[in-house]
Amino acid sequence: MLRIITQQADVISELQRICDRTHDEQVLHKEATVREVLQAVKRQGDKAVLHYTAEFDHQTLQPEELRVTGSELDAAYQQVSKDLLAAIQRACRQIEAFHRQRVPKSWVHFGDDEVVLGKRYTPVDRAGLYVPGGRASYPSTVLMNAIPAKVAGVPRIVMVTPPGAGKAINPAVLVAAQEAGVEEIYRIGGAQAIAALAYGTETIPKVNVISGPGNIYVTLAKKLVYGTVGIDSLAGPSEVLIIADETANPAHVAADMLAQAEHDPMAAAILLTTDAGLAKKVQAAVDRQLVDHPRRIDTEKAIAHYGLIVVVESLEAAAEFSNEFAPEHLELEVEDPWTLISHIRHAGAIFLGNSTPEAVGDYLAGPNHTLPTSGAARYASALGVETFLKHSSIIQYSPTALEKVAGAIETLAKAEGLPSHADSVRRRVQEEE
Ligand SMILES: NC(=O)C1=CN([C@@H]2O[C@H](COP(=O)(O)OP(=O)(O)OC[C@H]3O[C@@H](n4cnc5c(N)ncnc54)[C@H](O)[C@@H]3O)[C@@H](O)[C@H]2O)C=CC1
Ligand SMILES: N[C@@H](Cc1c[nH]c[nH+]1)C(=O)O
Ligand SMILES: [Zn+2]
Repeated sequence: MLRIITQQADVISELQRICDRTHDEQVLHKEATVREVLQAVKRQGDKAVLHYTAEFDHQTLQPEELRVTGSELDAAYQQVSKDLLAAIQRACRQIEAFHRQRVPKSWVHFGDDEVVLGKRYTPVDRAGLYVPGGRASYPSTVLMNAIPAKVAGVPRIVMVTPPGAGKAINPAVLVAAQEAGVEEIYRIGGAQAIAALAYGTETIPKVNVISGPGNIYVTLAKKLVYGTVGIDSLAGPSEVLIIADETANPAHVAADMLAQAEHDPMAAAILLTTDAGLAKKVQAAVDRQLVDHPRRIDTEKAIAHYGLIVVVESLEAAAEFSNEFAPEHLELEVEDPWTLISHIRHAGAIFLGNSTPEAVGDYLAGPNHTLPTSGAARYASALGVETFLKHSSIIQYSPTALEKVAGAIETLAKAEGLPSHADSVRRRVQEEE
């Protein structure tokens, strides 16, 4: 049963325990497995990828089966309904429209002082998109990853996703990929897929950036390969924190908590409310809604371990607790969410008001659903076009401009004990004289 706590002294330690669930001692043995997988794929390439796919995904593949073929891609369109295709296309349009806004632009400033400064944005050469597929299938995540990479202008985009029963990939995932313009797809998942993208194998190309959410194995693997490649953020397992007052509907709040818990036994769902009556009603509604839940066992596990209701003294206190937790998703189910938002400092995505369930953002509002979890929202943000871009600084000095700063540079270089730095400037200034 979903726990309710009212003792304010316990709140911080409980929130911390849930927030730290992906880096506590229980996760250490998973990290050992992930390290082993990364090392094996680095050394043995495809052979290790196939070995772990058999072990963890229970699918025996030949190397030539790793890549999804053109005929499978074509056939996928025959296997999805018209309604599903239309929904994918609608989501595609809305996500693309959102991500095309405020794409960082290169700029150059020609100063009156004969100094030119600027920033030049360029995409990475190759991006690797991870689309989860263990407990659920995620066509929406295909769009959330592929569209920003396309908008950024990445020339080669590679997608990986775990094989399902009979080695098949959900046709909706394959259709979503094609609608977003991605056709190089490999049927691998978990830490072995992240390793293949980070180090490259005989079949799978090494990429520069890996994006996309995943379970604890995927997230630990992304953390460990960071540096060899870039990553978007540590995105998973999922979480929601809801701040609600007496105007919230208990059945809606309960449904939103379960909508997050059903992703993973390690997902987190937290309610902070000023209304003790609402707390009790939400607790009962969660129980009721779990009765016929098709994913009951895993969802119950998440609720039992990482579900929590806290009765708080004020909405401001709730906002402070939320800032401590830095949730991936924050729902403000209160009468005046625009006042409350001014107290919020850390959250991956914020959903305002009682008619904005998180599912709107999961599928098609436009903003990205790949978001930082486990406190990473304190320093990281949603996946975006920027994930696939980097910028080079642009600097040009005229001889006159260089002369004006030569003395200061020489002084700084001497202070750092780096004479060649000083010399490289002095020679130019002297040559000009
Ligand atoms: N933060 C975010 O933006 C989002 C997060 N998510 C999260 O993505 C995750 C998806 O998880 P899954 O459905 O599990 O799919 P997944 O694709 O992330 O993980 C499945 C893979 O895990 C590996 N695996 C499973 N058991 C293993 C074991 N015992 N040892 C080693 N490897 C093992 C397998 O290779 C399998 O391919 C959920 O945690 C969900 O909450 C989903 C969407 C967005
Ligand atoms: N709620 C997921 C995204 C999602 C995809 N499909 C359904 N939900 C997250 O953590 O962002
Ligand atoms: Zn979701």
